[in-house]
Amino acid sequence: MPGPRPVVLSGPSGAGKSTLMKRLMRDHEGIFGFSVSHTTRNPRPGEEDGKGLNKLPMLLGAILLPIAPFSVEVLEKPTSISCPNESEDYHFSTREVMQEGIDNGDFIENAVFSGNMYGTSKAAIEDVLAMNKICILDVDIQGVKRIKETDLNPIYISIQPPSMEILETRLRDRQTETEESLQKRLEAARIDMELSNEPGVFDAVIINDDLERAYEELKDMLNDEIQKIQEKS
Ligand SMILES: Nc1ncnc2c1ncn2[C@@H]1O[C@H](COP(=O)(O)OP(=O)(O)OP(=O)(O)O)[C@@H](O)[C@H]1O
Repeated sequence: MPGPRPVVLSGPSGAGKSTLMKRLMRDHEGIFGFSVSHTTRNPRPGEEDGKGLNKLPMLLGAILLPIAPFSVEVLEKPTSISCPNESEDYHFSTREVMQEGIDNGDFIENAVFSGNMYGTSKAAIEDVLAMNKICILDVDIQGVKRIKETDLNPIYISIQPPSMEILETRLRDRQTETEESLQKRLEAARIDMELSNEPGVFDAVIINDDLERAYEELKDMLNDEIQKIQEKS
């Protein structure tokens, strides 16, 4: 696959993925990109098909469900990869076309949200790589497994909280959750933490205890790819 290797960032909701990604993007302008998601929802006024590359990821966090089988109705859109904010532009598609792509295995993940389908296609990721940018994929553990079936060859990094107690405190302090969604996230986190420790799943498991140290570890993991891009441009 041409272009820089993508980076998979996984880990429980509240582990600090968005915080670390935002810093990475701030410190390395033009190096990282996000793929444009597909959706079957209608474009809003001013939205254009296929735009939205390289925006910051949204803060809402990963999908709640630890397992995201195809066409499951989720409470949030799959943020996985891009979903920068509500004004994000998408690849607008019809149900038929999107379903065909899903059936063909062209999507690394998809979900139904408020009756509309959302998904991330392999092609959208390849578009980012073709621009000589590192595509960041923020996916749950099921997304990791799906990506392993592709030839995307990313660097797999798991961001983990120091403990369940600290995770709960951070999620509460973030003030983005209802009690119900918080409990769902904690339940999903327990499963994620267990699966992430399976040998061979991740190239690195970074414990986000001290933010500075976690950020340095993350940068070290990505240094080679970052340098390759800087040399080319
Ligand atoms: N090392 C850290 N020490 C203390 N607080 C932190 C640390 N890292 C992140 N936080 C805080 O924890 C909260 C959760 O972090 P963040 O939103 O980045 O998690 P996330 O993994 O992106 O979650 P989600 O998957 O739900 O988007 C935020 O309020 C953030 O400011």
